[in-house]
Amino acid sequence: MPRSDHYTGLAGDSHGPLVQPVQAAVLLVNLGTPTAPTAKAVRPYLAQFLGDRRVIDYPRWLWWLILHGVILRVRPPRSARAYAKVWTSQGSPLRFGSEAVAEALHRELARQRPDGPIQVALAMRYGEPSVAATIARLQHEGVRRLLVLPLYPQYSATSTGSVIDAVADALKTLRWPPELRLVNDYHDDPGHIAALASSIEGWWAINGRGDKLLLSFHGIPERYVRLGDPYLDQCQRTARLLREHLRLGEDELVVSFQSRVGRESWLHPYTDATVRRLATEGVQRLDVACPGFAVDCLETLEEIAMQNRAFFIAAGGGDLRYIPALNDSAGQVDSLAALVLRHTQGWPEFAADYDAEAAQRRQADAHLRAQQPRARSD
Ligand SMILES: C=CC1=C(C)c2cc3[nH]c(cc4nc(cc5[nH]c(cc1n2)c(C)c5CCC(=O)O)C(CCC(=O)O)=C4C)c(C)c3C=C
Ligand SMILES: [Fe+2]
Ligand SMILES: [Fe+2]
Repeated sequence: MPRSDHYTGLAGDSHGPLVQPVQAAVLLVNLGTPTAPTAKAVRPYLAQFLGDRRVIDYPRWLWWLILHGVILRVRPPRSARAYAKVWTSQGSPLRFGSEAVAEALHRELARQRPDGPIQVALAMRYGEPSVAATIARLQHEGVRRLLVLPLYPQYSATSTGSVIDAVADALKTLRWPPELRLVNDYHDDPGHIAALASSIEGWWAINGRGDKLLLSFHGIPERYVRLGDPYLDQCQRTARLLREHLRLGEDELVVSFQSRVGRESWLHPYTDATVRRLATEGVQRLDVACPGFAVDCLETLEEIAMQNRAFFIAAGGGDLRYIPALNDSAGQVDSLAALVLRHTQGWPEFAADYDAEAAQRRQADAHLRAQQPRARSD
């Protein structure tokens, strides 16, 4: 019997609102994506993204001038053309891919916890649905315990750190914020590594194995790592654990960093230079996976599977084959569900009991009050 049935006796009780069990929710947060593959839709998305101090930390006035004077004039049409290449009838892959993960995770959690349901919500750091609006909705629905799970396996101040900012800003507006827990990263989570390994092995079982496996992670400026961002260490650790799981030799797996923006030096080696180098070194079939991306998006489907594939072939390589992200695969959903259950320990099964007691007390008090003559009216 679902927990909520314990409380139906209070429905319509004139002494107070329907008392429901304390609700727990998981808030998945991904980066966000434009609403359409047009310059007009890409511009506000990029303005919010590149205006985030966590992403670009230049002095504000100087950066504002460059961003609004140059970048938001030049980049949106270029970005929109790239988005148009991966746009589908369901919209942006990042968006529908993230929604599919949220729905599958919800089903899995309901299956594993029929007695203490954990809601699942999805928000985007940039664009819609925003973190603030989603937290406000959960609050309205009675959620009192919130686990924030950014869909970034590796922590970076530019990605996860920025999600934490958005959550903190949203909680500031609430008089009574929910109890909060937060997953900083899951780059070495055994379930996650196993899911990545079996996804790559499954792909090889169907398509055969290439000459080399390249793991391409999103880059960040090197300066951020010098300032203490743990991102590089976490990418390298994910790569090492995955290599061990796949039983590959050190020379069979290469790590690189993609999606550089601007003139600063970003993490090396760059993915585009790496695929060209591998082609000139005689690699014929190059397999590429992007373990830093929970779901496929512009950066995997266009930058890797189209752009870098063309670079590789032009430099003399045979074929570059992109191995899809985990998306809503069983491996992804099972490992995220395990992560959620680990991070919500103590939630929410006792919560329902505590609330039942409170409800009974309130009902008893109401009976007492009803039996006593009214001393004064207020
Ligand atoms: C300019 C600085 C950028 C930093 C730092 C950065 C870090 C970073 N990004 C991701 C994940 C994604 N980025 C995506 C797109 C994207 N990234 C940047 C810039 C920085 N990212 C831009 C300008 C864009 C937009 C596209 C473009 O104009 O080229 C995406 C895909 C979004 C989509 O809609 O599909 C993801 C995902 C991480 C994980 C990260 C730090 C580790
Ligand atoms: Fe990015
Ligand atoms: Fe890119």
